[in-house]
Parts: sequence; C-alpha cells; structure tokens
Amino acid sequence: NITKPRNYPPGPKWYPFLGCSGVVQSISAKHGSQWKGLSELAKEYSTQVLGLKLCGELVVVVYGTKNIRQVFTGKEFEGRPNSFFIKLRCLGKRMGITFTDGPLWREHRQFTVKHLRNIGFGKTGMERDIQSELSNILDYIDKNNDKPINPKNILPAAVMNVLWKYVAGDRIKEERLKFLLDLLSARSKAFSMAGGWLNQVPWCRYIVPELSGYSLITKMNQQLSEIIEEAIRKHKNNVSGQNDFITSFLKEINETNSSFTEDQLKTICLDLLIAGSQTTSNVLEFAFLVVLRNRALQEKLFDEINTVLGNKQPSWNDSYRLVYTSAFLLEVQRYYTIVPLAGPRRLLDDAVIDGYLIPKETTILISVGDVHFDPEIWDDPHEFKPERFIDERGALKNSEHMYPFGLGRRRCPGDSLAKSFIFIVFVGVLQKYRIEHCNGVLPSGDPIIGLISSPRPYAADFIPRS
Ligand code: HEM
Repeated sequence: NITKPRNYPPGPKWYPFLGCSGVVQSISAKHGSQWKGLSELAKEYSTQVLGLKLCGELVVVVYGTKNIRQVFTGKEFEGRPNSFFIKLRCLGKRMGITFTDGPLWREHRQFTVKHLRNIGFGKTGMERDIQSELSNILDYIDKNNDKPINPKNILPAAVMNVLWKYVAGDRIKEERLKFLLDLLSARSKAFSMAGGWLNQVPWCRYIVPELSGYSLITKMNQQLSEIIEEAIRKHKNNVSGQNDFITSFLKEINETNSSFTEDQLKTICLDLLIAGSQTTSNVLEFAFLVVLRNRALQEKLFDEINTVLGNKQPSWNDSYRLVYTSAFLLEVQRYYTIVPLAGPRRLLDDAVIDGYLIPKETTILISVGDVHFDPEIWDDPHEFKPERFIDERGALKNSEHMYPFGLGRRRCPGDSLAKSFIFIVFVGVLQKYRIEHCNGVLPSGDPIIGLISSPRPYAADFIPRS
C-alpha cells in the first residue's frame, strides 16, 4: 500500500513493497549514519515529526524537546516493536527486558532493578567494585606503557567485569572475558551491517544466509547463550557466588512464578551485558580522545583533580567538588551522544504528535542527538565547551535538555553504574598519567555512528605524572 494514512507526518514518497527505504538508505549512506541521514530528511521536509514507511513498517522519527519528551514519557509509547530483527536480537524469542513490553516487561524490569539494588548496585559496594577495576586498569597501564595503548584493550573488559559481578557474582576468567567481548563486538558489527536488511526483508535469510549476516548472528547468539548457561549451571550446582542476580532469579523460579523461567533469566543477563558494556566504555574512550587531542584542556582537568584530590583515589562523591571535570564529562556525553536515536518504540494506541496522526503499531525513533545539537538550546552547539555546564557562581549546572540515558519509565536502568564508572575511571587515570598522541599523529575526533556511536580506533602514550 503506497497511500499514506490520513494526516500522517511529512516525508518522502512511498513505492510498492519498499515504501521509502531506498531514499532512507541512500541519504544515510551519504551522511555516514542513519541518524544523520534521517535528520537531513526532516530538514528537507521542514518537520519535527518525520513520517516514513520502511518496506512494510510505518516508522516515525521525532525531533525537538517537546516531541521527544512526549514520546519518552507517554504510556502509549512504551511498547517495543516485534520485528524479525528484534526476535533475532533476543535469541529468537521475545524475552528479557530491553525488547519486551506490557506486563512481562513491567514485572521483570521492576524485579531486575530491585534485585540489582539489593546486591549493592548504585551503592557504595558498587563504588568499591569500580575502584578495584580502576586499580587493575592502572596496573595494566603501568606494565604496558613502554608502547602505545589502545583504550579498547582495557575499558570494555573493565566494564564487563563489574557487570559480570552483578550478574554472576564471581570474577569472569580472563580467556572467557576476552571471548565474550570479541563476540559482542563482532555481533554489533554484524548487526550494523545486516540489521537493516534482515529486518526489512526477513526472507532474504533463506536466499543469502551468509551474506545477510543471519548465520553469523545466530552462531554468535548460540555462543553467547552458552556462556550464560554455564554460569547458571554453576549456580544450580552451588559452585558460584551467592549474592548476585542469577541467584535471586533462580530463587524466584523455584517459587514457581510462571513468568520466571530460565530462558527469561538468560535473556535479561544478556540485556544487561549488551546494553551496558560498549555504551559505557565508548563514553570513556571519547573522553580520553578529547583530552588527547587538546593538551590545554587536559592540563586544566589535571590541575583541578590534583588540587582537589591530590593522591586520593576518586569516588563518586568527589564529582560535586570536581566541577570542571564533571562539566567536561557532561559535555562529552552531549557532543558524542552515544545513543543518538533512542528507541525503537512501538505505539500501543493511535496518537497525535505535533498535530499529526500516528496509527497504532507505528515504530517510533527518538532523535536525542539532534536535541543535543539544537542551536535554540545550546550556544555554538558544534563547539566542545565544558563551560556550558557551569553557572555564573561556578557551580555545576545540569541541563534539563540532556537525555543521554533517555527519560520516563523506559529510561536506562544502568545510569548510576555508568556515571560512577565513567567518573571514577576517567579521574583515576588522568590523576596518574598524561595522555599523549603517539608518533606525531593526532587521531580523528569524528565518531563512527552505527546503532551506537564509537570513536575510530586509536592508541595513546600514557606518561606517568610523577
Ligand atoms: C553511558 C552508558 C549508557 C548509555 C548512554 C545508555 C543509554 C540508554 C538509553 C538512551 C536507553 C533508553 C532507550 C529507550 O528509551 O527506549 C537505555 C536503556 C537500557 N539500558 Fe542503558 N545506557 C548506558 C549504560 C547502561 C548500563 C551500564 C546498563 C546495565 C547495567 C544498561 C542497561 C539498559 C537496559 C536494560 C535498558 C532497557 C530498558 C527498558 O527497555 O526498559 N545501560 N540505555
């Protein structure tokens, strides 16, 4: 059907079968990412609500503070799509937290958040775990700083260690950890390449299973599952940690609550590992990249850290005293928005956005990235300026227009871990090392934007401060 629904938001013309997928694909390729491509289309149609049809699926992208707040907080926007792509993401079934909705999502999100908190998530215990990872990172740098270090070799593993501790209690073995990280990274690459195609033309997996990335993704899903299954098995045989999420969940299964199953447990564990690891480490990689590219900025941060903390190990409480450093980290999260297109959401009822009618079941994407660069909100949005987060009295000023973790009932449940981790590790490394570019080559500051935003791979020299 190529006729648009009545009063549907503006957007490109639709063609049989493809809708406007062709236009979206070519403009995304031209601008380097789907987020940028869609934002150019919205400009072309002078609209804050962009109406699309991608193959069979109605897709609407919302822009501007008013519209994104409406979608983030409205109950009718709380659904998640149920497409082929998403089923693949959930190991073939619709489970877990990230890609479910309705009563199952509500019950399990609540359970997860509550039990993570009970075992110390967001509390001082978590801070100690992060500080212990910081010590490991500093040890690694100390042993390896005779040559350039790629932050990718340290940061994702450190985040994963903390996440794994919450999920499974014990420390994950070195080779296991490396395998898990390689798998996650290869998997997200396969998704960026194949995800769009597989979703729009799911039957293509029968014709070109290798090319479409389908067989690669299913194989990796299998391997990921096995790692978690092994941890669950150990818990059942009582040879693993007792104060962790798997233990709480297994207890719930035994108390015969029907929606608590082992498959659901496995998927929630994957949700936490997938949603938490690359996002958090990418923010840190960007933060180190910015100071590597700007020596004066790095010295200013070091001066503050050195004056306020001296040699004391950082903790989250210090963020209130390290005003410039905290402002800097907020600016990193604005300037390099890790999730520039939040969602996807599935509309649970007909809705009106900015005067346009959006039919039930439409997929909605939320352009956080554009709000973070809106010239009506930010002075010189394309300049990197930590000062924008400091008020006239020199206090930290958090903007109501920052949405790095979303908003509303689907807001990121991992934000407290992410924020503490980013702060403690960034401050702890800068306190001890000067970060310099190596061989006279300044790495690029341009991000690669797939499903999430990442820096181009770089290595740096870490020179001890004392
Ligand atoms: C800097 C790091 C992070 C960023 C930028 C980030 C960003 C986000 C955003 C924007 C959403 C909302 C999506 C929406 O509105 O539809 C989200 C959801 C989610 N995040 Fe995070 N996140 C980060 C770290 C973490 C961590 C450390 C964890 C795990 C402990 C985590 C677990 C999740 C989960 C499970 C959801 C899905 C929630 C739901 O659908 O109800 N995230 N994240």
